[in-house]
Amino acid sequence: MIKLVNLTKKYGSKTAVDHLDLVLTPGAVTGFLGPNGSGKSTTMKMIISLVRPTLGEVVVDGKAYRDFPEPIKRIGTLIDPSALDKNLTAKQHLSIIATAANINPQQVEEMLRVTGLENAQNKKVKSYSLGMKQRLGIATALLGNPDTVILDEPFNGMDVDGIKWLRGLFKQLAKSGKSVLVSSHLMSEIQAVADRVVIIGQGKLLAHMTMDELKRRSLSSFIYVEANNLEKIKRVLLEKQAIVQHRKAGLEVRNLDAKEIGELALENQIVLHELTKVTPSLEDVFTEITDGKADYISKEVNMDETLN
Ligand SMILES: Nc1ncnc2c1ncn2[C@@H]1O[C@H](COP(=O)(O)OP(=O)(O)OP(=O)(O)O)[C@@H](O)[C@H]1O
Repeated sequence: MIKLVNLTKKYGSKTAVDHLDLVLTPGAVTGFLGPNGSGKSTTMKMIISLVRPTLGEVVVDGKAYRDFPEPIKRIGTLIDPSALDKNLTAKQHLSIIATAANINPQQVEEMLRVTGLENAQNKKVKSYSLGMKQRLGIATALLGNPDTVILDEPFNGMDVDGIKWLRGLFKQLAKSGKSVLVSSHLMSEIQAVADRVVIIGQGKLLAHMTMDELKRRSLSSFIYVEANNLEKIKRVLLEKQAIVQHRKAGLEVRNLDAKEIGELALENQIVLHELTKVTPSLEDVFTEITDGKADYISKEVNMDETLN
């Protein structure tokens, strides 16, 4: 089990990770989200002892990652595919690591097969596209059959086929009981693959819950109601402490569920024309949670001013 306890990293006066407490869930894909510069990579690097915490610790099955004789059998990581040795082939790269960590050479063949690199295994990494480097990084992460897999932006550079393959792979890894922590800026990919989400902002934990919980708690979810007498249903709903706003030809209702609204309509002889549960996208919820918690905020460009 991986436990982050009061994990903190300061670079000079900048606090990159701020008193983070977190336990990674086995058997689940956890999406790791946060605006640019919010501390995701630093957190991942601290988990595998690449960066030393200023305060706090990461406990891996009772000890620190660096204290395991063959740590890649505990945690497999893909942090920076550009760090791969460019003059080695994929096969050489994996074989060196397998020998050092006492891993059966057959596992090298298996990882080349699983990641679709069989045909490119004897080509040097310098001839690889970003997607192929990502595949090799993933092969390296999985080589020691670790219980935990940590991947920083694995979808970067992946083509449609690669993205589909990754989704299936993550689900399969979680099904086999592993903890999978995946950071990505592609909300749609995290939405498609994650069971849980951790959101950080300015190094602080903002949310850690299942995708369903996250959507349920979101202010962006509501029930959309249209009725034959909108003013009457509005009055009835407000009496029951609902939060009601006009939207298009109907009402956005929060604080009551669809069943309660349906029953209230019936009791008050109101005919409902529409009763729809509107659930937000992960992007909506992310924006809601991280609002004001980003270091770098894009501004709209005024093209007239830019051109003059
Ligand atoms: N080696 C370093 N020296 C100084 N500051 C650093 C260093 N590494 C990271 N930082 C700073 O720490 C903060 C967190 O950076 P980090 O890369 O962990 O964020 P991130 O969430 O992974 O960002 P992104 O989504 O843009 O990849 C940033 O302000 C970054 O500039």
